[in-house]
Amino acid sequence: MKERVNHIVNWIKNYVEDAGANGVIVGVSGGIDSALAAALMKRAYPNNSMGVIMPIDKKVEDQPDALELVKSIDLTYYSVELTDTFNTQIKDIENTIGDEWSKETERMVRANLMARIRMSTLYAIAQNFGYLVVGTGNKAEKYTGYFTKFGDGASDIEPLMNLSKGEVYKMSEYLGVPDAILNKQPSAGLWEDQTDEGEMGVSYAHIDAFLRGEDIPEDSVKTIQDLHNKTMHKRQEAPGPNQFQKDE
Ligand SMILES: Nc1ncnc2c1ncn2[C@@H]1O[C@H](COP(=O)(O)OP(=O)(O)OC[C@H]2O[C@@H]([n+]3cccc(C(=O)O)c3)[C@H](O)[C@@H]2O)[C@@H](O)[C@H]1O
Ligand SMILES: Nc1ncnc2c1ncn2[C@@H]1O[C@H](COP(=O)(O)OP(=O)(O)OP(=O)(O)O)[C@@H](O)[C@H]1O
Ligand SMILES: [Mg+2]
Repeated sequence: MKERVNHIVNWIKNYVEDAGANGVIVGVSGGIDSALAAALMKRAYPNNSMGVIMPIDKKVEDQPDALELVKSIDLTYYSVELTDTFNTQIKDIENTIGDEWSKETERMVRANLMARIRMSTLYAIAQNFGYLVVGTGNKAEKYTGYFTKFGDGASDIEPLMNLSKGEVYKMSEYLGVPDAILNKQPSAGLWEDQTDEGEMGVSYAHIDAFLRGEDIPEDSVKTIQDLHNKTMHKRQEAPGPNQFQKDE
């Protein structure tokens, strides 16, 4: 495990140095992915790494796991409560759309806006310090497209991209991430009672096994492949028409 940790830590150091950046920053939610990203960043940049806790619809004190994490690894952090920002923006949008505001898509529209407001906040703070934004996507999330395009999916570097969810847990445990974080269900926290596995309709254990090439039940294979195919656009650059050729 020590070597695997060093591999990622050294990669972060080399990349950030080559980019000419001053350090690294991450959004800290109190979940396992950002906990691991933060712990690795802290090892790479003990004095030039930073966490940002960005509650929406709650207060910073209501994110005890995020606070415990930054304190446990002695990570410099800011808290930015984005509830007012979010409420203002969603109200402006709703008022603009008026009667055509769709109740059907409302929950997902709100969820994705939360992720994108956090992203733009993180980029603003990052630029102030000359830091790069660290994404927290793991291999299972990447494959299934379980992230908001240009929200939590937007980043400068993705140190966890080749780790399965199981590996994220093992490495987090090795690095001493607090038990409260190790023991809770993964959740995007975008609405009440949301869990990753509940929403995706498949377990991380099955996604990890599938990505290792192991046999898993047929219905899980189908769910994973459907999620992957539906989200292909999130893993590609936005397409456009070819350069116009007069002879064509
Ligand atoms: N074929 C295509 N080619 C190009 N673009 C395409 C497209 N189909 C949709 N799109 C665009 O993509 C948009 C849909 O993608 P997106 O905006 O990402 O939204 P969507 O995939 O609908 O929702 C995001 C999912 O990620 C989950 N999530 C979000 C944030 C954090 C976490 C977490 O684990 O913490 C999880 C969230 O719960 C939800 O299930 C469409 O509105 C459209 O703009
Ligand atoms: N309240 C928040 N404050 C700061 N960053 C957040 C907040 N909510 C989400 N994020 C950012 O969005 C990322 C994506 O969330 P996601 O739920 O996939 O990861 P996680 O919460 O770290 O781990 P998991 O939920 O799987 O245990 C987080 O890792 C974090 O960087
Ligand atoms: Mg989470």
